[in-house]
Amino acid sequence: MVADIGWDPKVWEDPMAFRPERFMDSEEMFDITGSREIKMMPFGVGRRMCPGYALALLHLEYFVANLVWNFEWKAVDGDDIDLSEKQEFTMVMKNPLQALISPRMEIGDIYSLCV
Ligand code: HEM
Repeated sequence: MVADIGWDPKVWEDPMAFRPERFMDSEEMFDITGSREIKMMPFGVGRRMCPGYALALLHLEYFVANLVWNFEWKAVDGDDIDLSEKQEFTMVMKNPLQALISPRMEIGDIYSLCV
């Protein structure tokens, strides 16, 4: 049911398309807390909403930013993003996205940034 909220075509234009920029279009930041309206609720909403959501978002942004900063990412030729799902122990991608990843810097440079 929570996933259905995030896929509602009355709320989202072309909900199954991978368009992360849709979260950058609005003039104000996307409201993930559901205090103005509920368009998706990965952290729940209301009084029992996840109290760790700000920490989680900060951590995830830092994590993804470091992956982009340190590595060059390319899609495997002809591989399109397919959001179809398959039920296993958890829900997984039916056709997992494959990426070619190469370090932007020499491994020694990355190591010296870490210590
Ligand atoms: C991507 C990371 C995370 C996701 C997707 C997530 C998601 C959720 C969801 C859906 C709930 C249930 C909300 C509800 O019942 O309406 C929840 C509850 C909770 N989360 Fe998270 N969470 C994340 C990270 C964290 C972190 C980093 C912490 C602590 C540092 C945390 C602490 C809690 C606690 C204590 C509750 C229970 C709140 C209550 O029942 O009053 N979560 N979380």
